[in-house]
Amino acid sequence: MSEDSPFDLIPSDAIADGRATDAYFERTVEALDHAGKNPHVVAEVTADQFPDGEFEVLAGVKDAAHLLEGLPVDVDALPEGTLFDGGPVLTIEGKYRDFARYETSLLGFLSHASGVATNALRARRAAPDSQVFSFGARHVHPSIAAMVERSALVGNLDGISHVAAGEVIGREASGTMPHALIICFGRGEQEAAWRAFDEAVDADVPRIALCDTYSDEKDEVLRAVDELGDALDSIRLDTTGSRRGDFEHIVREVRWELDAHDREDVGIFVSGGLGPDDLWELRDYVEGFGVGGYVSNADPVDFALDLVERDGEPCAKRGKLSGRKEVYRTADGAHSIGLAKRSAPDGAEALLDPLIRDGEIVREFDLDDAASHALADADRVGFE
Ligand SMILES: O=P(O)(O)OC[C@H]1C[C@H](OP(=O)(O)OP(=O)(O)O)[C@H](O)[C@@H]1O
Ligand SMILES: [Zn+2]
Repeated sequence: MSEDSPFDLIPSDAIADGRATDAYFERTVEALDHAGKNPHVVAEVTADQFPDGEFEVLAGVKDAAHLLEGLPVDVDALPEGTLFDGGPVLTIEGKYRDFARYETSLLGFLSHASGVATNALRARRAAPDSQVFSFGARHVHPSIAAMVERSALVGNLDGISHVAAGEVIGREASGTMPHALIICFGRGEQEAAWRAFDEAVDADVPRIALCDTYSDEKDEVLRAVDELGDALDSIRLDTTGSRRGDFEHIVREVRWELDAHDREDVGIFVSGGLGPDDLWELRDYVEGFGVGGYVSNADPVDFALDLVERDGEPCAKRGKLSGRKEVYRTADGAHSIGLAKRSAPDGAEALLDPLIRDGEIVREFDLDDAASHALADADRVGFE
């Protein structure tokens, strides 16, 4: 527990000053210092050595830039939102001891955010015309909620649920209503709960009634229609796994009943254990999805930081590729890598751009730009 927080959290200043590091980097700096060594190196952050057609989305670049800001290094990186499938996503050049201890946080910032953004884009691409919201903050440590929500937006989700994360990243959090609200009124009192929500909550918050707490979804939906009338915007089905059965049939039946009761205007939101396959299956019948764990619990991308040049000489360890590299998008939209000192393939676009020059950040970070970049790349490579 740090001196000013009741929670076991790494304070920001520990990240900024390099204490948020693995101990062996401190030993390394001590040993190099003792030996009077501080070679000028090129280090690359890479997940796959060779492009493999398995694309992931790069996120976390803004935090990575602020981590390395002020160090006597030059850094290049792919733009945030770029889809990559091999080669470096970020390259650092400078004296090794000047940035050695930052490796742990640098990889942590990029790995976790990129994993979340990648699954968010998979969910996006599974229901391109639907509303898809990030509902998964409850699954993760609260200290990373802003990273999760920002990365979900880089992956093109439409909204987030975490209020404090929204304040950090400058986005309004939204949501519907939890089962707890209904349960506080009790069995048979769903109408009173929906009415209290409608009477109490700000008029510009959509009236989305949760209709699966105590009885059959169709029954509760028709009761919400009767209770809220024109005030009802949508209903949410979050049917618990033990009752879910043929969820597509339930959703289609509810859609049918709403239309049969002349309420084509009432949308259906669904949530609960949803992944891309579910979004594919349900997207023609629902207005939107709340996706939680599939996005928030995404596996981090397995990035590593490797020294590839020492004092101008190629030097990678076994299994890694020596020499400073460039990542290219070739004319056919594929990706290729080459030694930076060689000329680019004909018609290819070099993707690594300056991020830091002599310790100063030389790039703006715009969340919407990153999201549109990811979507354009996804179209280009046929990402699913
Ligand atoms: O992580 P996922 O499985 O995709 O679920 C995300 C949804 C489902 C969950 O339902 P409940 O656990 O019933 O929570 P609540 O009653 O608060 O809606 C809650 O609504 C989350 O927002
Ligand atoms: Zn619930």
